[in-house]
Amino acid sequence: MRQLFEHVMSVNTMHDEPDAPPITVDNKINDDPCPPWEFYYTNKLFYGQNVKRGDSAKLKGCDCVGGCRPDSKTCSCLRRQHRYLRLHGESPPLQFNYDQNGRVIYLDYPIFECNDACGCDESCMNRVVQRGRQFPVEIANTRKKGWGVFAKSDIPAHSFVGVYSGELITDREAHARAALYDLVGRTYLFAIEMWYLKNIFRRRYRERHRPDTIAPDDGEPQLDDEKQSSIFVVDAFHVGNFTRFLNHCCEPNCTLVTVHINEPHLYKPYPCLFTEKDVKAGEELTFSYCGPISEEEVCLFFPCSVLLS
Ligand SMILES: C[S@@+](CC[C@H](N)C(=O)[O-])C[C@H]1O[C@@H](n2cnc3c(N)ncnc32)[C@H](O)[C@@H]1O
Repeated sequence: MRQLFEHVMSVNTMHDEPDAPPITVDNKINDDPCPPWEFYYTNKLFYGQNVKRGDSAKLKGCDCVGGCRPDSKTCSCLRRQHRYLRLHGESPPLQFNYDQNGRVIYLDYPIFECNDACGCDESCMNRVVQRGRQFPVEIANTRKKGWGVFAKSDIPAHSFVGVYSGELITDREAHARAALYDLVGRTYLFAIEMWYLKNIFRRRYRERHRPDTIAPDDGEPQLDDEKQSSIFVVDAFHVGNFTRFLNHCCEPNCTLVTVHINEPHLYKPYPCLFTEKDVKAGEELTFSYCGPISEEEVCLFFPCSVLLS
């Protein structure tokens, strides 16, 4: 059963990450051979009821040849990424949100990768998530938190770990499902928070009220105005991958970053897990279910300090 589970994980992802190292399963706690087989294993986002894929004709790409360069004067993907990095409040240099080794530069800013509409090839430095997982991980049972995910090799800080895949559902649907999951005592629901979109709405508001003073938007992916307030949630209960087993910690070693690739609709990025710090082989991979927690705050989610390990 365990080997079958490992095999299914590998077969269901072999097209989108052919070079990914295998994911293993281990259980030193009890006799269960593998986690409950209650979900379809995939790295993709499945669109739920009332959630439509964005219009692919609106996908904007660059005209670069070969790989995009951070010193390019013409790469439109570089300019788009830079627009969002400027929200940082400082003046970051013109750059992608990845360095030459494929590590994220700003973990708290969205990533706009090159996509299917771009002229650049697969070697482009701005294609990291779409190349797939590079580090081996293990799904293992823990004494007090159910199943969890452990690094099988050292993983450098700011590295891509995996896509938080699942069903993309509406906020309303998520509320209905949350009530059911509370009964089971386990939840795999995560709201995609995109604070940076608020700036776009603020600008649109100003455009409407002072149209002469604002420069026209140069090729920004479009949002439907009536959908401005909708929030999407990823539910990994029935559909997902190994990332659904990452447990919560208020001093986590991973964090979620929104990554825009082939979906032109700004509200539907891939939530992706990246390491926040260097991780040693054998360490449990965790992230904060409630976002960053300051030192003065107390984690209300789980008493992590008591329940760790
Ligand atoms: C996204 S799942 C994580 C995988 C889960 N452990 C499993 O076995 O499927 C979230 C659930 O894991 C458990 N969990 C996650 N972090 C925990 C923690 N720090 N302490 C106790 N339980 C935790 C809770 O039951 C929570 O609803």
